Amino acid sequence: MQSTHKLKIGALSALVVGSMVGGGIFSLPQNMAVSASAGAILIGWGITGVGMLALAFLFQSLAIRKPELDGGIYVYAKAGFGDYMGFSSAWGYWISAWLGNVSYFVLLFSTLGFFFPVFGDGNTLAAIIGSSVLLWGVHFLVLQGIREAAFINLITTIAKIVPLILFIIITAVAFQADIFTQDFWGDTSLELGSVADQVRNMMLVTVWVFIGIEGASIYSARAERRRDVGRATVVGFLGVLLLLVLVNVLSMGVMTQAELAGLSNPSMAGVLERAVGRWGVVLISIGLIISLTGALLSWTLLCAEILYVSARDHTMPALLRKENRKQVPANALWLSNGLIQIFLIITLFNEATYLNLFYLATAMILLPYFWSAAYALMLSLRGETYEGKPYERQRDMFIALVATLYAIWLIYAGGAQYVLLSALLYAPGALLFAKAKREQGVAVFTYIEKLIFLGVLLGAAMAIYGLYAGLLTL
Ligand SMILES: NC(=[NH2+])NCCC[C@H](N)C(=O)O
Repeated sequence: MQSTHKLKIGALSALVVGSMVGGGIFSLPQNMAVSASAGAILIGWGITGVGMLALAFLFQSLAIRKPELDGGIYVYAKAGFGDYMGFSSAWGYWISAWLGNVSYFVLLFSTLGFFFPVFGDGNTLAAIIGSSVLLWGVHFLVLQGIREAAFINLITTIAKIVPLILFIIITAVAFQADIFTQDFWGDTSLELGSVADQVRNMMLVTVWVFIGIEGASIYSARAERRRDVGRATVVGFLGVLLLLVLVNVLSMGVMTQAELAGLSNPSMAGVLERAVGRWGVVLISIGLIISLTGALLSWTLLCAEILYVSARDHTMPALLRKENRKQVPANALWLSNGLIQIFLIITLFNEATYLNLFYLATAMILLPYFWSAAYALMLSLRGETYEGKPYERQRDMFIALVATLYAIWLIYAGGAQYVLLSALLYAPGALLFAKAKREQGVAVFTYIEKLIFLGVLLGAAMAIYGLYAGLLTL
């Protein structure tokens, strides 16, 4: 985005919304209903609202306080906690980004499955072939130098919001209070467990739909007036929260928890079909296809960008900063899309679903979020960038504390399975880290980093054993 055109608050807020709304919201009714009842869902959104708002403010305040650290969120981990944490943060964020794209492909073909049954839930042989063709199509377009234009972003944002608003209006009319309150705490359902368990189990879904929040602050540079940045963040954040909660809650007044849990994705389509018939499926499918096309392109660009930027500051090995004649970081793009291809094939053999895939993508982003929050907390404790403004320092400290606690809670809520699987995905990064260090001719790990790495290896070994013994699944 190299345009110098300055943006007003409306356009800025739309960009903030656009950076968060991708595919997640379209499947929300089913994704939430599989783990939680209406009551637990309301509690869960309460926690999410507070925690995510803290994260939104945190990224914004970091962007203002540390404008020199503008390479993406890994820079915070690196500045605060050393090279290996910085590397891991970039690595985890990058894996999350491309795994998210794997889940997008599955969701896209699952949508086409409504019309062409060969695609099933997006993980059939036909769907994986279709996904692969699309993947390499996008790959070669990007290699040719395709970029995103801010105004296209704006148009797709509007195009995807319209079906969401229509959905909200229609389901608000169709809403039946007795469906919503029936089994409010889920105590007649044996699978759901206690209310606390239900809240815990739905947490990764709520994070997934907010991913992108860390990128909203990059629009600061384009604001006509600086104070609009903060306002746009809040307006955009509240807009997204409102959309998510309404879509989720209103669905629970149209179908029961058990019915919702049994829908195929994108489940908004099934809910709308119940309310208005077949054209509901068509409407949601069109909205989703527009939304996913935009999101796929921007996350593909971002995958390459993450590696490229971190290779430029020697966090990643030098080969990842190589550009082609169109100034596209080609190696970074090949590596990202190559891994997406491998995971598409794993998806086929594992019969992994959209839900499994985005759970893993979400688990991988928790550490980068945590390190950013911990870094902000450290800054405000040190107090270095708050000359003469104790009020700002206290405010930031409070925000950072809430965000740090929230990140810890999310790692706990994700559960041991995802901690181990993440360790398995984090461990091989050490090879690239070691290469980057050797290119600079310095020692790979410090003493503490060595201990941390051993811990990661241990987790990875447990994950391999768990997968082998069938105790863990993707
Ligand atoms: N490809 C990705 N990594 N996407 C992550 C963004 C997820 C986004 N919040 C959504 O709901 O779709």
